[in-house]
Formats: sequence, C-alpha cells, structure tokens
Amino acid sequence: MSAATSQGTGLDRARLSPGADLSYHRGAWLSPRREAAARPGSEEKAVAIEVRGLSKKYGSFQAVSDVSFEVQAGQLVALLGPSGSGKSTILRTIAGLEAADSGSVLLTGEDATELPVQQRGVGFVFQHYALFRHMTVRDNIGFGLKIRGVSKPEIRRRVDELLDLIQLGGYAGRYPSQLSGGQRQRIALARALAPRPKVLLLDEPFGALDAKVRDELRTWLRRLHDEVHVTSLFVTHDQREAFEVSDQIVVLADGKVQQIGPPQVLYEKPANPFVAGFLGAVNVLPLASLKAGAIGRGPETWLDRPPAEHAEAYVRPHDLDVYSERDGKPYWPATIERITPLGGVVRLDLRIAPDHPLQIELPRNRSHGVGFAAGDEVYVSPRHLNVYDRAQGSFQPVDVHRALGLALQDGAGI
Ligand SMILES: Nc1ncnc2c1ncn2[C@@H]1O[C@H](COP(=O)(O)OP(=O)(O)OP(=O)(O)O)[C@@H](O)[C@H]1O
Repeated sequence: MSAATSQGTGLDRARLSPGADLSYHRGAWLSPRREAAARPGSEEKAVAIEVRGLSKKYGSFQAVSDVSFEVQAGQLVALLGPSGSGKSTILRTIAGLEAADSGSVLLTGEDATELPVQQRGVGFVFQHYALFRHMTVRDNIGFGLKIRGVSKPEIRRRVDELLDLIQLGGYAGRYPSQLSGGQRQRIALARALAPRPKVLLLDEPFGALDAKVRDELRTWLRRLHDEVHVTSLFVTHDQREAFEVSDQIVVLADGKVQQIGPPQVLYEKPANPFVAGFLGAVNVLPLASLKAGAIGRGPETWLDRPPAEHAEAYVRPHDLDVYSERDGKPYWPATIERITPLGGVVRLDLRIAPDHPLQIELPRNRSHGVGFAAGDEVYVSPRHLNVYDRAQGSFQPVDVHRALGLALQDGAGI
C-alpha cells in the first residue's frame, strides 16, 4: 500500500500496527526477516500466505492432496476449480476452521498451523452473508472490534471509514433485511476488514448473487483491493470471475494443484488438458489429421520430440482461421454447419473429416467480409495450439505460424 492510498482510506500504519516487532508492507504485517525481503531492490518478495504440502481426508476420501502454493503480500489470488476440488477445505484450513492431516500454513512468515482461529489474524467472508440480522449495519461492521475491547469512539471512527470505503455511507442505521444481496456482501467484507486482518479469505463471496450483481461486485472488489491492498485469497468455480479479479490463479482438480500463474499465462500456456478445458472453450482434434494438410514441415517437426501418432491438438476457437482457398498454411478441410452471430463475435460450427465437430470464433467484422454460408466447404488453419501427447504425458504449446515460418526459412521439406 502506498502512503498516499493509506492516507486516503485511513488505513494507516500507526493504527494498523499489531505489535512493535512487525511492520506493514503492501497489505501484510511482516516480521523483520520478511520486511527485509520486501524492501525495494531485494530479490525475495514478501510472502503473506504459504501453504506447504497440505493434505486432508474425510473418512477414506482424499479431499486435498499435497497442496502447496504461496500468495505474495498485497496480491489478490483465486483458488479456482470445479465443485468438490477441495477449494473450501484449503481456505478453511488456512483460516484455522479445519485441521489438515499433514502440511503447514504460514501467515506472513510465521507458522500458523497450530494457532487457533482467533489468533491467526485472518478476515473471512462466506458465500452466505453471515450478518447478524438483529444488528444494524454499524453494529455488524463494528462487532469484531467490540469483542476485542476497542473503545467506542475508535469503533465509530473505524466503521465510518469502512462505510466510506465500501460506498455505503448512508446505510449505517439499516438492518440486513433492508439491504440488497450485493450490499450485504459489501457489509460482510467491511466487517471482515474492520479488525485489520493480515489476510482476507473469501469463499465464493458472490456465489449467491445474480449474474449482473456478481459482475458489478467483481469490478468493485478489484477496485477496492487496488485501494487497500490487503492480501486476499478467494475461492471461485467461475473461470471468468477468477480472470477478472485476480493477480494469480491456483487451479485445482481432485484436491491437487494443476497449475499456478497469472490468468493470461494459464490461458495461453495451460499445463495440461484439464487446465486448457477448464479455462475456456477448446477444440480437441487428432493432430495426425493435420499432416495431410500441412505445407512444408508437418506437425511432427514442430516439437523437439515428435509427438506420437495419436497425439491431440488443443485449439481455442479464436486461434483458428477459416479460408475458402488453401493459402500455404496447414489446414483441416471442413464443412460449415452453422453460423451464429454472438454480438462482437460470430461462431462457426464446422465438421472436419471423418467426423469431428469444430468451433471457430471470428471477430464480427472479419466474418462479414468473408461472407461464408452454412454448407460451404472450407479450410481451417490453426495459429496456435497445444499438442497433448498422452503417451509422453506432455502438453506443449506451438505457435504454428512461427513453426511454419522457421521451416520455410530452412527451406527443408518443401
Ligand atoms: N465435512 C466433510 N465431510 C465429508 N466430506 C467432505 C466434508 N467437507 C468436504 N467434503 C468433501 O471433500 C471434497 C472437497 O470439498 P470442498 O468443499 O473443499 O470442495 P470445493 O472445491 O470447495 O467445492 P464447492 O465449489 O462445491 O464448494 C468434496 O468432495 C466434499 O464432498
């Protein structure tokens, strides 16, 4: 957090300080060791949450399996995965609401594995607003401070500051029943922030809201985070939500980490077929069927090690071009079955021989210019794809045009 923003929100260092031996850096309290690491010019970045080798069984069911990841101080990170992938279990373990079978949790550098919930310094926001129905908004937000024995004037000042921050200044006297779902979640967030937690944990915070409010709150959360920079880890099963809000995403499936990285990197360079499919639409096609259409060096030369006969190409709908003539690029011959305008893009449903469905998305302007119609025989060419070789267990990105360009420069195989 910069000095300017901390003054702007009133979340200043002096009042946030939980102890003399800690200092504040980009949203997290740091021990002297971590503070040194966070100084400008330092190689190591401060880590606010560190999960090491976490495993958890419910009966004989392995819900979380050797999960490790780090959250840098001041970042907003998503735990993304399908239902049952272990997201909530991990979040609850970090909060201290659940005990892991093995592994450890470090918060701002200190081992918190054995600490009770109240001593971890975490703020928690649940999917279903856990506001007290009989308390006003002001009392709800101030609740955590009251039980910690903070003085009344200080609680009042802090609640006003947070009401300003969440832009609900005029709502202090209302009861939860007099608020919309979105407003209740903003209050829940203010309540979690009130005791100045080291880290904020959010479990599907917008899951119970309708799509439009959800959309608005995502943007709101990101802006709020940019203002206060409190280290936040939030659980979602919604890929779009994770993309819109987070700095980093931890993708989970079956209780295991699949990949960790910034949203765009995961999208462009997924580590495996699961991540490729979970983070957006993808066509899966036999790589071998490109051989016949390949110009110059075929797909077997695009990778360091030639992929097996049954390797598959994973191609995003917007990474495909469609032509009425062959034009020197590798292609799949295809037939257009349906053309569906979808606002800014047009979706083409095609079929390649012998019987593979294929989806392409073209920008609206481009599809107008080309003038395709259902029933047209066309050539489909990938710009970028991932080759999945089950036998080798490898999943490798290929920039097709580049691979082809290099092959042409070589002059080989033409
Ligand atoms: N208390 C429990 N007892 C038994 N099994 C549980 C318990 N809590 C969770 N599980 C199981 O552990 C697995 C992981 O659950 P978890 O809630 O962590 O997943 P999740 O990814 O958060 O799912 P969702 O998005 O549906 O909330 C699920 O299969 C779930 O049924």
